[in-house]
Amino acid sequence: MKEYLSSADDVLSAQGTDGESGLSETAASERLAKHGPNKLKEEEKTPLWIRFFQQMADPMVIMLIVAAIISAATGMIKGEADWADVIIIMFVVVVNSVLGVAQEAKSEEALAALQEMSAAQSKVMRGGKLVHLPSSELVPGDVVLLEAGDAVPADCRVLESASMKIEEAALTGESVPVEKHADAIELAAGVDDVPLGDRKDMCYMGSTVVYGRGRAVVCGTGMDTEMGKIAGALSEAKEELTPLQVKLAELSKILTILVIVICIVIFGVDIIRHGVGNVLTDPTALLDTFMVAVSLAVAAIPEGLVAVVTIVLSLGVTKMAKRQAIIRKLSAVETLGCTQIICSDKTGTLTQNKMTVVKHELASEENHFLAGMALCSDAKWDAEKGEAVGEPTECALVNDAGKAGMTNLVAEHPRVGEAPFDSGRKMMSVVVESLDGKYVQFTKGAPDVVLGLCTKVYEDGKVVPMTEERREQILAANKGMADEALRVLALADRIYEEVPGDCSAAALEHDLTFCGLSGMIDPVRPEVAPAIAEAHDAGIRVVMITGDHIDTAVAIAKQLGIVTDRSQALTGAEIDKMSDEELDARIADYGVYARVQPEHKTRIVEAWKKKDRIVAMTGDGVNDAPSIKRADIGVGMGITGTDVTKNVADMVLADDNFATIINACEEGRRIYDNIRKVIQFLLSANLAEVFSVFIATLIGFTIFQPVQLLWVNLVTDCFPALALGMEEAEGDVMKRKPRNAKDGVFAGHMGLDCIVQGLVITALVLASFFVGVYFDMGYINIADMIAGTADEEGVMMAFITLNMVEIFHCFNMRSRRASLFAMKRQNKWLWGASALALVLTVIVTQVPALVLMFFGDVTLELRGVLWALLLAFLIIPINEAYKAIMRAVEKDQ
Ligand SMILES: Nc1ncnc2c1ncn2[C@@H]1O[C@H](COP(=O)(O)OP(=O)(O)OP(=O)(O)O)[C@@H](O)[C@H]1O
Repeated sequence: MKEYLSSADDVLSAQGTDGESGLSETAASERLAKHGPNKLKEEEKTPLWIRFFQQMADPMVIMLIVAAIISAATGMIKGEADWADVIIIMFVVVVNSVLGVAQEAKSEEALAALQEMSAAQSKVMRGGKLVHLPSSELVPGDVVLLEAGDAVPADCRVLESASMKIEEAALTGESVPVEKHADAIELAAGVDDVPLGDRKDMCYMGSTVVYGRGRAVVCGTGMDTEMGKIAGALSEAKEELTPLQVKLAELSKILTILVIVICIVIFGVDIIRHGVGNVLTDPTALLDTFMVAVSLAVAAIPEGLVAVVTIVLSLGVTKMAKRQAIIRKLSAVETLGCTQIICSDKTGTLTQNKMTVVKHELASEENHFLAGMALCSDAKWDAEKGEAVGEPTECALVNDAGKAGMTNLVAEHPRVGEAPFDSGRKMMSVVVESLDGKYVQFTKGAPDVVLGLCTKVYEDGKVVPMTEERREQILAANKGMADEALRVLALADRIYEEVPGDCSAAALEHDLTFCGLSGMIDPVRPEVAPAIAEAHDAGIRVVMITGDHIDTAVAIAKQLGIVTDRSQALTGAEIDKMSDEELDARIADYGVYARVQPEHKTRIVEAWKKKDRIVAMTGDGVNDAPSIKRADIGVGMGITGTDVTKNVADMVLADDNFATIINACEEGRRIYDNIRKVIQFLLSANLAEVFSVFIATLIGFTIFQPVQLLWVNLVTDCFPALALGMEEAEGDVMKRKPRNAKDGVFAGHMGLDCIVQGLVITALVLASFFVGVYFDMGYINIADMIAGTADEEGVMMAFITLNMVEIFHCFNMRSRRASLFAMKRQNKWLWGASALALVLTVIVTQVPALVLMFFGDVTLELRGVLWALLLAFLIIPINEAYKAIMRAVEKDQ
């Protein structure tokens, strides 16, 4: 059936549904079972086993496998196959892959859960009731309500349209919105179809309502939609790497090259040591060096870095979601940590959006005024609940009339025409039947705007011409209410003998008669004032942007500590008078923007961005999308926000609450700090491993066997690194200025920290080695060490020291500068990870079979163990001293 060629009634009966009450719940669930969810098909996921092998495609892993094979093969040739290395290397490779797949799955899962949270909802009639459902649960036959800002959830036939305009660029390429109507399309003679863009009685999945409202019946869902036909399969939403991840991937590459060069040098030195001739006749002599070189490469390269950072990011994102901030783009987590300016809407974000009318300023009779306000609203009286449902401003008005006993207004005065609300006009109009057979138009909106259209005013029940004096009086009353932080709306009317032919805003909204003002209170959210104070401490500036009147806005901004004086506020009209240059020069002077339109928001963002500030901007309305896109952090509203804004936002507030933005900034700072701690921890350890092996090789002895290095990297490094990523925020996290977005990862002397700490660890490890040699031999003789006769105890002690240094050092890294002993709270994950690392280290150095596998035939005396521990422990006092020096140095900078 071509629904667009049939009448609405025919489509409804073909779909077996009712245009008013929609489908029953049972019919809907039967249809859902039959048609499946209203979703486009996703690309098939790569099977787990392929992903597992994909992990092995890393060049370093391949080198390891080759090394294991060569080791096994040469061992067999020599007839003394030593399977320990092979088994351990293969074990490492498999564990690496399993961890890799698990990490990938974990972060995908976190992102999928977030998408689910910000998934689109639809307003659907089910069994005569209006319900909000995830759009994926829509079925053919469902009757949906559409309004400005909604994404069209499925292919639908329009049943009713109040100036509903839809933007269909995704399907037709045409970006000018198309006005829709309910009348069937008439085919011109000789034509048997119309193109999609001309089907004005249809709306299609993938397009958005930009104006007005309407009702429509779903005809096609999921892959049966036009979108489904074009899209075929929706490619999996692949998350792009964040700037930090990109930088780290580059860093890993540079380090890989460096390490490979070092390996080649080590290899070269060893060839010279053995003598080129000897090597040519017996290549197996080089086997040990080959293994050290390869494993050093694998062990010293922080391959885990990117993965750990991804896990820390995705855990952070999950934690943010628990605090009501749903991240839609991973890169937002990083940017949140540098946010300097937050531009926030007032209504609903800073305030509770729970409006109650508390004052009237009447011109007409009270009954007429209350009824007019309620009739000129889309909120509906819910008799069961005994209160209105719908948009809060309008609910306040319907409740106001309800309190006066007027609860059946809509039935008594059916609506015959309307010009819907839009925040550009700041008003809306309806035409309803009046009891005397005439028709009344009610226009309600911002008092300054509505009053401008009034030529008459009620006085003692009569209509008299509007005078300048009366106008001044009304404006004064308006200001009085606004100064009390009330939101004020005006009502005006106009009488018709018959239904007006043209119900456009232009035709209706002039020559009106003023009826009165309603002042409603919208209390500020209690948690906002403390959040703003916290933002100020954290060097973040808060700016209020609102469509409301300047006096209301300033009164509320003063309560919240955003501004102290009216001179810090600007209106949209004043912005219009300013050139871009003027606005740029004075942008920092203002904390409140009132009576603004969405375009002004874009200008405000631009002006701040020109000052190189990182700006977050909230938005909910249809026209807010451009400013949200333009901001560094676009913030959408989960409850009141339109689909259009949510879809372009980097972050969505599940509770619409300003305080949530500040929490998210704090989380962003914490996560970035932790990532830097993880990076420093891993890099200093890797540097120490490279330095130790390099120095040992240059002198001519072997300090670590390949499996020992792999052990340290896999066991002692990984778990504490992850636990560090879960560290709580440091006490000063919201007391310092935002991080400069241009700072690199190594800003704040982190490169120096890595090198110094790497060298200290190297010194401790080498010292432990020499103590071991001394205990073994009673003297230290390099020649004996080179000959390999005096190193077994040394190797074991160096190994214990390296492991234990890592365990101690992860505690150092809880803060890059604050003393470990000044930390108030403990990180239970870190204790767990350290305990695990400790137990595993004890096992591998104490269980005889493992000792034989890892170190050969060696027993370490107790004094050796104690010395190794003591040397390892020194990392704490040395690092404390280093932190103290750096604190003093950085204080002077
Ligand atoms: N439903 C409505 N009917 C008529 N006028 C309205 C309605 N809602 C708002 N207005 C008027 O239009 C103005 C602009 O509304 P808009 O929705 O753009 O912003 P806002 O709700 O005041 O504030 P914010 O930008 O902080 O969300 C309001 O100040 C009010 O005077």
